[in-house]
Amino acid sequence: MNPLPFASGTVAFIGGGNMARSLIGGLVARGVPATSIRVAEPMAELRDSLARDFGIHAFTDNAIAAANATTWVLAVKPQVMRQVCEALAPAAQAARPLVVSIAAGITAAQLERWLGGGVAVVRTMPNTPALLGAGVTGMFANDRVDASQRTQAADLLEATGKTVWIEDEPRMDAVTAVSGSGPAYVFLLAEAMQAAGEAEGLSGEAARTLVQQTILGAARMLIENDEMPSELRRRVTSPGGTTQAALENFEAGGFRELVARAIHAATERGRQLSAAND
Ligand SMILES: NC(=O)C1=CN([C@@H]2O[C@H](COP(=O)(O)OP(=O)(O)OC[C@H]3O[C@@H](n4cnc5c(N)ncnc54)[C@H](OP(=O)(O)O)[C@@H]3O)[C@@H](O)[C@H]2O)C=CC1
Ligand SMILES: O=C(O)[C@@H]1CCC=N1
Repeated sequence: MNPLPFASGTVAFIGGGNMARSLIGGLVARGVPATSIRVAEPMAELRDSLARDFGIHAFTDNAIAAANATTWVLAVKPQVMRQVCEALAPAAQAARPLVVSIAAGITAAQLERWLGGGVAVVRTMPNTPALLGAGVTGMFANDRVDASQRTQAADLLEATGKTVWIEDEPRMDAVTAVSGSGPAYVFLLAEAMQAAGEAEGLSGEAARTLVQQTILGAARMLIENDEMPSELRRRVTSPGGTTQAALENFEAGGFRELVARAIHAATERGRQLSAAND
């Protein structure tokens, strides 16, 4: 990873909800000075907790938070993005910041248009493990983004985990479906495994610890071994044993097709968000 990003700049988060909190927490934990991070957030409770937890400046007014910031991180919901951008357009035209969006679905061309045109936009898709420095972010740059701004954007997101550049923007909806939403799929699996363990007689506490450590251990094996997931799975599966009994049920229940269908639905939803909020 690169050293501290934006040593001489300021990052303004517009919207201080769940994903902004994860990114801000990741940046502060990585050593980015709190004085170089600002946030604009309408809800007082969220503003106060962001200021208290991370020592950053929190504002009610988007334009005030954005003033003189080198980078704007647009972290509002897709449904309000147009209104937020149009209100910031005069400031964007005057200051020409690097604009980083984390919104699902909303395209770089939409953002550029709503901000008045001619703006450098990096459309990204991070995920909430950013809070722990364990995030992954897909990134797409419009043709206004120069090489140093590409580095600037990558530095920002690399402070919270890995980054993957996507050159073909429509594929950003697939990134959203796989890794943006992905932590929720793992949490659903954790919920289901814990409930099933309890149904088999384990205490809640025991089931929780067993599930947590199993997912952590499996994730580490996926990352730290060179083997494909299928090979790692094979090594757990003794012929005629317990894993085989479980996996036969997953396959019979159409597990792979279900995952493919779910990820396709999320990808399509990303496309709809673009059209629905234009
Ligand atoms: N959550 C996730 O895991 C991920 C989310 N994203 C993207 O991040 C963005 C935010 O999502 P998420 O954090 O989940 O949503 P949240 O609702 O938690 O955060 C959005 C925040 O923006 C605030 N807000 C609303 N209107 C304005 C405005 N006009 N100006 C400034 N702030 C405003 C909201 O306040 P209020 O609640 O009062 O409306 C809210 O606190 C979305 O575009 C989403 O697609 C991307 C990757 C992962
Ligand atoms: O659910 C959503 O729309 C956002 C984008 C990816 C994760 N959360």
